Amino acid sequence: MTEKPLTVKIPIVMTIAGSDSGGGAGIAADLKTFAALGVHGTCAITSITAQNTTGVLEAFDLTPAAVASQIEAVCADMDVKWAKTGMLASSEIVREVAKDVRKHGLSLVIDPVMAAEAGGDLLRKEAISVLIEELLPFCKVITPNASEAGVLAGIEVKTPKDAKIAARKIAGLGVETVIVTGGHLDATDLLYEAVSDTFTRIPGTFVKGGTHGSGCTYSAAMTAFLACGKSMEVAARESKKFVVEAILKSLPAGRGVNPVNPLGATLEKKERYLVLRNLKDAVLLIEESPDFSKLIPEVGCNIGMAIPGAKSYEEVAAVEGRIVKYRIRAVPVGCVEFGASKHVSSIILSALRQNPEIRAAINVKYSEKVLAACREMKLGISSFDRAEEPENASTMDWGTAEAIKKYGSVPKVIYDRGGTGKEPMIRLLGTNAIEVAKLAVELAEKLQ
Ligand SMILES: Nc1ncnc2c1ncn2[C@@H]1O[C@H](COP(=O)(O)OP(=O)(O)OP(=O)(O)O)[C@@H](O)[C@H]1O
Ligand SMILES: Cc1ncc(COP(=O)(O)O)c(N)n1
Repeated sequence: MTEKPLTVKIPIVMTIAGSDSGGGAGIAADLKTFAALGVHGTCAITSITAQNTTGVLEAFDLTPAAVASQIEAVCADMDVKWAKTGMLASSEIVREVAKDVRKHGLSLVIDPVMAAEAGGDLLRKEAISVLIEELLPFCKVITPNASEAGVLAGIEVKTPKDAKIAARKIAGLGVETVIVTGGHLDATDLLYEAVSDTFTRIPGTFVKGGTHGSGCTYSAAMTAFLACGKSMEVAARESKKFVVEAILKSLPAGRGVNPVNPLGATLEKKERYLVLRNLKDAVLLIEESPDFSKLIPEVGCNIGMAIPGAKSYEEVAAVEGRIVKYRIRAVPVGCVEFGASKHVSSIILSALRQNPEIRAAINVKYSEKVLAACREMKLGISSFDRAEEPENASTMDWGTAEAIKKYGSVPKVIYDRGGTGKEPMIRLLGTNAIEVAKLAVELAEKLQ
């Protein structure tokens, strides 16, 4: 019997929504979210909006036939099981989408987008009743925000208690699951499941960051998690977690409401991996050097590297327990890990604030001979004097900034001659750990 080759299937999902030329909401947010969550995203565009972070300037709706053609092209070829809707623009498009969803047997998440956060209608008023009558009964879950829930339920939604009443009313329109999102209430989402008549609070607190596209990102995440087989409650909890990270990772993009960044957390994980790999190779260079142990100070040595834009010591990796001298060799005590050294991370964070490209540092033994070797290698050198340190300052933070100020930019070498009970020290700085490790090994060889 011939064995079938093993293939890993990726869930295929679809967004039926508008395009936002500013790249923050609509299909841009949806496709980024799908990519971040490891599903294959396809799309059918309903309307092309001329939009930025300050609002919608114009919208050019596609014909229902153009929307239908996109859905047909994808579904005729690919096994799409879950889809979401965002901006549907007009009654005609709502009607067409309802027909296509039934034709292709799609399990549907509806984000009943009505207006842009920064201003601008995205669904004509007369289309609301068509949405309620013709599309709602065919969806698995709907994710209105407070004001959308209010419109659908015909009541004002200003409190979590109103959200409960609205959720039951919306379920009464023929929807199995209603999630009233709390971005404009108390940052807590309310999940209502009609079959069991149960409410589940998905708690949250307000975080700071851009929220343009948060509703699109949330409903796209729901679609992806459900397509991956998660239960409604797990999908709601995971989607909330995902959207909060996307808000926290948002970056300034325009003058209005900044867009969420659904790929921010994924990119940070990638950067963390690259830093650990670079640092591991750097430590290997040090371990393999026959001369490096001569540069290890009494307190031990450490080498660290930060992810781009690091702000805290948890974003800087270093060697757990430092690198020590054992007989004639340099030996790392533990593994490379984030948050392993407050000392070396203070140096790096202080340098990085002056020049974001400088992300690595190593501390080595001070001696006139080592300093002379640095001069011979024509490295830029600066220093600080511990006696001048202001009270309550963190030495490494202050000392590094002081040496940089004196030099006019970040030098390759920063030293201090120590103080009472404080060993003098030399630090080498650079763009990455391998670069500073190579510099340190070369310096050690020069001492021969
Ligand atoms: N500042 C915030 N802090 C924490 N969570 C938030 C914040 N803003 C929105 N959320 C979360 O984002 C998701 C989308 O909620 P929201 O109620 O803002 O939808 P929306 O109004 O449709 O979004 P949009 O801003 O795209 O119109 C929900 O999970 C909500 O709890
Ligand atoms: C094309 C499109 N779809 C959806 C939204 C809603 O997102 P937000 O309320 O965050 O502006 C939008 N602004 N544009």
